[in-house]
Amino acid sequence: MVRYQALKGLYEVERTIGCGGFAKVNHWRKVAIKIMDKISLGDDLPRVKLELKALQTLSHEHICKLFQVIETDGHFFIVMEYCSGGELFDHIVEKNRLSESESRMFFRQIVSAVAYLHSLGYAHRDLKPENVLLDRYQNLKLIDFGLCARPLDGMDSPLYTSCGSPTYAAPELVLGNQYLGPEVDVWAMGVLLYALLAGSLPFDDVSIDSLYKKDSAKFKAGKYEEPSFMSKESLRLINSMLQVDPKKRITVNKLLSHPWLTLGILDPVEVKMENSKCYDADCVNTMAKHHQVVADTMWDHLKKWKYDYHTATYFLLMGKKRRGSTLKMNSTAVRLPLSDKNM
Ligand SMILES: Cn1cc(Br)cc1C(=O)Nc1[nH]nc2c1CN(C(=O)N[C@H](CN1CCCC1)c1ccccc1)C21CC1
Repeated sequence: MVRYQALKGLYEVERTIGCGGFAKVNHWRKVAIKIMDKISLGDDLPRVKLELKALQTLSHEHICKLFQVIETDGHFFIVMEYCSGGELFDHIVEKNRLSESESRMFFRQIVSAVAYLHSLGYAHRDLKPENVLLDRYQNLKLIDFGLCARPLDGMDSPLYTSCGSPTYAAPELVLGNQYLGPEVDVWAMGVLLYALLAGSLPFDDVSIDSLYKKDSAKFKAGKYEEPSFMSKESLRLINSMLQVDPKKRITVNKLLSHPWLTLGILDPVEVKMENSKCYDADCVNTMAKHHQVVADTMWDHLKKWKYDYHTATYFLLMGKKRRGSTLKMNSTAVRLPLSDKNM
């Protein structure tokens, strides 16, 4: 059932989850399509532009990849990497809580992604288990960069005004003080690590209006339960992240080689970017052959990084090659002309 003309012939929508759609790309891979209705976005429209700008810059194995953007009068269709493992949140709920080693494996991936973000001057500013998805290989992928900002650009924070429950939000943010994105991310990562290990939240249902009740005193003092089953080392790490004073909070760079994260044989967390915008002869040649053009013509189109269908195909082929599968575009694959007008 193709409900949208803009997707006709490119993607067929297989089923929808939440307000997004999931589709199967014609030639072989499943993608996720965020379908955003411009009318209902209202004044949140700038967030979409912000997210698209950020996603086109970011390239990391634990950040959900942008493949294609289709904009029509009424909608944005944002074609992204499909994570078939669902939300980390559901994974924790299902297992009640995770072991130290499983938590460590996941948390190292989050630290790697956030350290990469911060190294580019970005901050996510809405880190929570719902925004961390699992792919089919149990790798984590960060999503929802609609609130991320480059504090260096002097972006003020839409987070405090437009976000949902600030359960993961740092005190300086909830109290409306001056704040820096990276420090807010570290606090949220502390809440995330606590959720992984404890299976519960350190500060439950902190909401702006409940701020003046007794339990909020605990939040303002950064006081939370320390379950007996949690190791001293993990509690020390969480404590260094849930520091009320942002100046006293550990930085992501310190986290990379923190003893709890490198416990046992593990090396410090790697922050390497994944350079998907590089020239890959195998992928270019596969596409050139399919479109019956010479490789140079194919690459001339691709290197404009228009985030059109050809960009999506290239990134999907790069992913396929990275996983060691053979590159082929079967005959049913769409033969879109290379002219500039197509998406
Ligand atoms: C929950 N789930 C279960 C399975 Br199986 C797959 C999924 C799933 O969501 N997979 C998935 N892969 N890639 C994506 C998704 C969801 N997803 C999303 O971006 N999902 C968010 C909604 N999430 C709900 C809680 C926080 C954000 C979204 C935001 C606006 C419009 C549509 C969707 C992307 C595109 C990046």
